[in-house]
Amino acid sequence: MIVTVTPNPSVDRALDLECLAVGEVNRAHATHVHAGGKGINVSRALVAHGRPTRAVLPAGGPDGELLVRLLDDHGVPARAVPVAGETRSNITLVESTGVTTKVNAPGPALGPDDVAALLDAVAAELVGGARLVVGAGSLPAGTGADFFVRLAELAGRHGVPCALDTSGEPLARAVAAGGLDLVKPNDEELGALVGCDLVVVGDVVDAARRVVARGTRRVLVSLGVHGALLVDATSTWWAGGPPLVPASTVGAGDATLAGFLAAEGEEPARQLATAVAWGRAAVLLPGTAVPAPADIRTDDVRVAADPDPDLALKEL
Ligand SMILES: Nc1ncnc2c1ncn2[C@@H]1O[C@H](COP(=O)(O)OP(=O)(O)OP(=O)(O)O)[C@@H](O)[C@H]1O
Ligand SMILES: O=P(O)(O)OC[C@@]1(O)O[C@H](CO)[C@@H](O)[C@@H]1O
Repeated sequence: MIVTVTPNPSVDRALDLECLAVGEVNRAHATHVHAGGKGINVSRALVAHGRPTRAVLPAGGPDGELLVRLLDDHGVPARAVPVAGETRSNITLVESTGVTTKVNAPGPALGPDDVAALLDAVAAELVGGARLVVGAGSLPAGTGADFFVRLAELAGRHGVPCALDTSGEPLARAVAAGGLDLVKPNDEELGALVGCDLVVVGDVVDAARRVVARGTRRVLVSLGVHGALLVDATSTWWAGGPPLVPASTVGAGDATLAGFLAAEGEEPARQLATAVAWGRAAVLLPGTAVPAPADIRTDDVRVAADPDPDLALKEL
């Protein structure tokens, strides 16, 4: 069972429109409402593939109630920790070209008791025999930038590996503390972490190896339209496929991570190919919809071991 932890979940509201005119009244032709937040999306994608998972999250206010209802509709087993603040809504505007504009709300501040209750809820799930904990997304005010360090330590005390998909200071703190099984930044987030522009494959590999050197076993770097790289202490793999015109890119990285975790145990090239196939399937779905088995195509995913370090990412 995979336990996901989403400290700042959201109700994701996506509006599809022809072409966004900034500063004008725009009319959407479709709306989509999904339970959102990165860990929740990982759990939703796993559930869609019949994989055991539980989502741990704080929830408060009317959107918190809606979020819990949506998770129930999606069939996602969840442990929602009641908090006083109001769960946020995040807004996505998708143009017919696939260009996506996203506005994420800050989310409710959590008090020290909320944070303690959230970690207690995770601990209760770990006792039940989890095989992995995934901490994902941004941290709301009040959690402290070391929240994911505490999560990884908690997982470690229970002998459970920990994977992270976060960015900025929370990612930097967790990587510095080490002891992680996996991190899944995109190339921009990895570049910000190491303070370098990542232009060629070798830049990504060097940056990922700096993360590995601090005590993380594997780095899965998503590259948007250019696929993904998997880097461990000794080897590198790339997987990708032809560019797609997205229905919505929101949650594609989460589907990628979910696919990677679902394929755990397979050899790394196949595991990466599965991850990329799930991510590609997600971009063809509206809003924050997650792919089901019928959406996944592996025939157009190519995999390469030890890709040329001098190759520009934009040429992958
Ligand atoms: N336009 C596209 N065409 C083909 N594949 C795409 C496209 N955009 C994304 N993907 C696939 O989705 C995966 C994840 O995308 P991306 O790197 O943008 O994730 P992310 O930045 O973590 O996204 P999010 O935070 O919204 O989940 C990529 O590795 C790639 O396989
Ligand atoms: O504000 P954060 O926590 O960084 O990201 C939240 C979010 O953008 O991530 C998911 C897509 O990955 C969405 O479901 C959600 O709205």
